[in-house]
Amino acid sequence: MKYIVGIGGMTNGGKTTLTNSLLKSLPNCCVIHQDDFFKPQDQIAVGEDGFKQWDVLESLDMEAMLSTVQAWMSSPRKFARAHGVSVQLDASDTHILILEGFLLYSYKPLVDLYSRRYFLTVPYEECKWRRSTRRYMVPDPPGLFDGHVWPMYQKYKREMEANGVEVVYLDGTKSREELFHQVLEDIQNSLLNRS
Ligand SMILES: Nc1ncnc2c1ncn2[C@@H]1O[C@H](COP(=O)(O)OP(=O)(O)O)[C@@H](O)[C@H]1O
Ligand SMILES: O=C(O)c1ccc[n+]([C@@H]2O[C@H](COP(=O)([O-])O)[C@@H](O)[C@H]2O)c1
Ligand SMILES: [Mg+2]
Repeated sequence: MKYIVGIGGMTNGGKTTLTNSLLKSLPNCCVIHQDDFFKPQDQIAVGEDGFKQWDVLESLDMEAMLSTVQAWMSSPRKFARAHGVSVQLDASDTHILILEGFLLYSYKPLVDLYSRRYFLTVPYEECKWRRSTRRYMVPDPPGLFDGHVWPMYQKYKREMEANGVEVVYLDGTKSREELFHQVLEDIQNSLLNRS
């Protein structure tokens, strides 16, 4: 069985942290990070607001991300081997792929491929604070969070909801351990119901 999990939601919601914990505990589990598909800086548009528009879908090479997902779908075993993931040979033959990123559910060709879509959120103040402590490859210029990051987050979330995309919301203010156990248990139950 092939099972694709989305760990999506807002920037600094805790997606990468949760994904790294899940990877260690799920068998035959590969990961694709959306952040790896940002286009080069010189291809990022500058908005009327003067900010480089990093937080829009067009800043990501989603076609390349989709191709990577398709490579996993056509042969999870080969994909795992190529990415250094050890494959267990058991009767159930379950293969799991985690997609992790902040705009997972806004790209039409991907949206129906998920078996389960999680969406991490934290309140505005917490998100802004966590973001201020982060250092990205391209550092945030002053005012980026309120001028670009937060409004784009709200816009894409509104669109996702208007399109009726079903997600499981996760409270990112819970402890790392609680989130990990909640999601691990939920995935395991969902896998049992399918087998
Ligand atoms: N459950 C949590 N509670 C408190 N802080 C967290 C939690 N999960 C992650 N963090 C912290 O929040 C920041 C963003 O986490 P990260 O996993 O990189 O988020 P994302 O990938 O969603 O941007 C990091 O400093 C991380 O240590
Ligand atoms: O990774 C990069 O090259 C990069 C360059 C510029 C900006 N980012 C930021 O990365 C954010 C998404 O990653 P994350 O882990 O915060 O969800 C997004 O809000 C972007 O503003 C990321
Ligand atoms: Mg991250």
